[in-house]
Amino acid sequence: MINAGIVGASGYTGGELMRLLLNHPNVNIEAATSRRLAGEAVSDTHKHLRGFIDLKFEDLDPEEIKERCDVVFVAVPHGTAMNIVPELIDNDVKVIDLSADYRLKTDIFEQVYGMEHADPRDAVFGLVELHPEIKDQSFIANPGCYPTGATLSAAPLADAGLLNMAIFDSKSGITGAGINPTPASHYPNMAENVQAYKLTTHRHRAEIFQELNRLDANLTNVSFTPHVVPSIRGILTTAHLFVNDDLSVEDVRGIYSEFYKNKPFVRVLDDIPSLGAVRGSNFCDIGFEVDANNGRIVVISAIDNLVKGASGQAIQNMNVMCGLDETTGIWTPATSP
Ligand SMILES: NC(=O)C1=CN([C@@H]2O[C@H](COP(=O)(O)OP(=O)(O)OC[C@H]3O[C@@H](n4cnc5c(N)ncnc54)[C@H](OP(=O)(O)O)[C@@H]3O)[C@@H](O)[C@H]2O)C=CC1
Ligand SMILES: CC(=O)N[C@@H](CCC(=O)OP(=O)(O)O)C(=O)O
Repeated sequence: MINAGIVGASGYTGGELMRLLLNHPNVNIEAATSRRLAGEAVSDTHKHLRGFIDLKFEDLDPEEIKERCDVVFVAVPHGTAMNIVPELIDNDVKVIDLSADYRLKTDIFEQVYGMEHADPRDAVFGLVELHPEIKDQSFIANPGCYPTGATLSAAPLADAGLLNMAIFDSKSGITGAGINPTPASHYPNMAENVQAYKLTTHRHRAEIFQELNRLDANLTNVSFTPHVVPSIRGILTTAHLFVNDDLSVEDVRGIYSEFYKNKPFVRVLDDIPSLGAVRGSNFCDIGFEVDANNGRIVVISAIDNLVKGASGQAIQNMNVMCGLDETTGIWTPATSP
């Protein structure tokens, strides 16, 4: 059995990690940390886990976590993970950081996040579909939620060297903003409303750019605009992908199907993806149309931000790092459309 620990287990991704890990045949949830809720039952906060988990939150120091755990998921805000991760890194422990702290090269991180990095070190970007080298790693930077959907929507065309310009427009459910309420997440501001934000400056643009540019070094024109919609979970991305060549529907389908062959969590569809069809699951659904007159392919991707965008993807990474089939414990359908 793999003994797993979750740092920051009182938050949304921590709760989702536990929901999913409870179904994992090779994992025992050994520790769930919280500073605020130490001593309280996990299921008093994560009420969806009632009857399934008999664990109390603990306020553990890294040494105690390392002694008890084989794998540690770090699910705390960016800017704080970098003070926790270094003390967890150890030959006998695998660490998966869900925050943004290790996803970008350090100099880019410092520019984008406007802070000095307390622990400059390289990490492999944990998008399993693009990074086969994950299997030999003991430390992984789990991707951002928006970058997961956006990058997967465009990667096959970038890899084929066909992409000239990419414009991503994404709509996220409100759990993407974490468990602490803000004016933006206040119900009257959120319900029956759609809000665009950080139109040209969102920090996830750098992550999307990094990953697509790694596939095609000539690709420089990448834009991203996020929106928050009155949904609890999910990220729907509309990718406007401008290509150099005339591509038919069959060409595009061939490129995507070939690229995602043997990638069980990416489903290339004949129709248009929707959030309802991936909710609660680790799938990324992709559909497209060719706008031949404008040299544009419109690709839609749909993920659940808490699953493929965070906790499910973290478990997918753990599976690969531990030599398990990547689908172990997370091969479940969505809740319903
Ligand atoms: N929500 C999402 O859709 C996604 C989130 N992420 C990233 O994953 C990480 C976790 O996200 P999420 O679960 O939504 O966040 P939440 O805000 O819901 O929860 C984070 C938890 O971290 C703990 N925490 C906060 N500050 C510190 C600190 N300084 N030291 C130790 N623990 C701390 C808190 O627990 P307590 O106060 O009880 O100790 C809190 O409950 C973040 O970096 C987030 O950006 C990534 C992809 C998607
Ligand atoms: C809706 C919403 O507010 N989303 C968050 C991003 C979600 C997130 O978790 O960011 P990381 O993946 O980098 O950790 C935002 O725009 O800042």
